[in-house]
Parts: sequence; C-alpha cells; structure tokens
Amino acid sequence: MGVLPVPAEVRAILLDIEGTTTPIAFVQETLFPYIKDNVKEYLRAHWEEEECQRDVGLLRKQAQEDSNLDGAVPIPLESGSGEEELERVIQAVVDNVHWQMSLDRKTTALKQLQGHMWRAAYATGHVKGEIFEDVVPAIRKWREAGMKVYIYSSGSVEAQKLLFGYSTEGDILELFDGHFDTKIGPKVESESYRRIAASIGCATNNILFLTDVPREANAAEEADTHVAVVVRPGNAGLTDDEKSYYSLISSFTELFLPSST
Ligand SMILES: CSCCC(=O)C(=O)COP(=O)(O)O
Ligand SMILES: [Mg+2]
Repeated sequence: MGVLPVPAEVRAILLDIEGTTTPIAFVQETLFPYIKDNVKEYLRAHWEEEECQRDVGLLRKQAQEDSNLDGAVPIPLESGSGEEELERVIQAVVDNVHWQMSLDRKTTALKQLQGHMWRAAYATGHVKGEIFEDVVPAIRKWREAGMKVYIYSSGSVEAQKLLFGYSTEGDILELFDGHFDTKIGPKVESESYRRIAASIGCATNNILFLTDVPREANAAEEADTHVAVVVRPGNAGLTDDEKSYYSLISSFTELFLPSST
C-alpha cells in the first residue's frame, strides 16, 4: 500500500460504507445491537402505522422466499383481532429479524426496517455515525478535482443518510452526489454496477468502486468497473491471492487523482 493512481477515465467514485468509510465495529457493536434490543418495542409502538405495515409486509414476503432455508422463520398473517394474536405475529417478526441478523443477511426487507428504526436513535443523539478520519478530507479533495462521489451500501438509502447526516463529523451529506442500496440489486451481482452506471449516466469503466469485500469487488470488476479493496482495522482478512490480485488501500489519502498534482 502507498499510492494508487486513479485511472484517467474515472469520473465517479462509488463508496461502500461498512469496512470502507466506517468501522465494522460501529455497525456490528452499535447499530445492529440497537435493532436486536429494540425491535419488539418498536413494532408494538408503530404497528398501526402504514410504514411499519409496509415493512412487515416486505419481511413476510421475504420469509416466504426463504421458507426452504435452514432455520427460516415464517411470519403469519394476523388472523382475527386481540392482544394475544397481535403478540404472536409481532414475536414472529422479531424472531425473523433476529434470524436474518444472525446470518448478516442483506435483504432489502431487513434493511428497510433497520433504516426506519435507526431514525430515532440518531435523532435523539443516542447514536452518531462513525467515519474514518481520512474520509472527509479525501472526499473534499476528490470533489475539488471534479470527481462525483456516490454511496453504494447494503444499508438502505435512508440508513445511509442518517449515518452521514448525524455523523461524528457533523452533517456531511453534501459530500455525496447520490446514494444506492440493494433496491438497485445485490452488491455481489455485476448487473447492479451496470444499473448504477446507467443511473449516474456514465460507462461502468468511468467508476472506481471502493469496498472491503472481495466478492463485491469481483462483481464490480466483471461489469468493467475499476475497483480497489479497502483494508481497515477490524476488517475481515484477505487471502494471499486476494492481496496480490486487488489494488489495496488502507486510507482514502492513498488514491492519487491525475489532476491533483
Ligand atoms: C448504512 S448503515 C448500516 C450498514 C448495513 O446495514 C450494512 O449491511 C453494511 O453493508 P455495507 O454494504 O455498507 O458493507
Ligand atoms: Mg462493506
């Protein structure tokens, strides 16, 4: 690791969050436990709201798709009324959320609910989005050099905006030209990167994608997107093959833009 020249054709930098802009520990030890500890209470408090019913509907649909998976938790429809029936369905949703989270699943259904739940955690100051210290100064420099900067995370767009809107560096949402989540497709499928390029209005090779996950880098590369794998404290280790195959950076300051001499 040292200096990584950015290819001249690159016009946009696409950033992963967990393990790239943000420590994995913040997601795993702060954000996810908040969901596990509060999901039941949240569902009880918001059950009658349209947004909560939409989230439950998406989770129920996902549960049907998952029915052949080991340990999958079905979510029944409410049959009739009464406290006991409501508690039965809510408990099924809670168990489903816990099961999905135990596998670190990235389903849109789970991520939508999480995004809605974190709203209160950020707004009350209970949680602040953690950002590695090199991130903000580097993005400012890239933008001064004319680069567009986008986020692509499995976390919902709403969750992304909360993390960067209520971050340890203040509200830094102005640094981003747009956000993508799994609604555009999974991060491990190359088609997702083609869709992102089409949405930005550029070719896939005009994009440089920074991620900590080799499977995501591989999918992006298959779509002819430039990639670099980010090595941060607490990230999963890379194999020797991955280390020698991918361009690696440990800080955003290692990217060298041709126009930033
Ligand atoms: C956007 S905050 C929560 C992050 C999250 O839920 C997640 O699954 C992280 O995925 P990423 O694609 O950013 O590695
Ligand atoms: Mg990541």
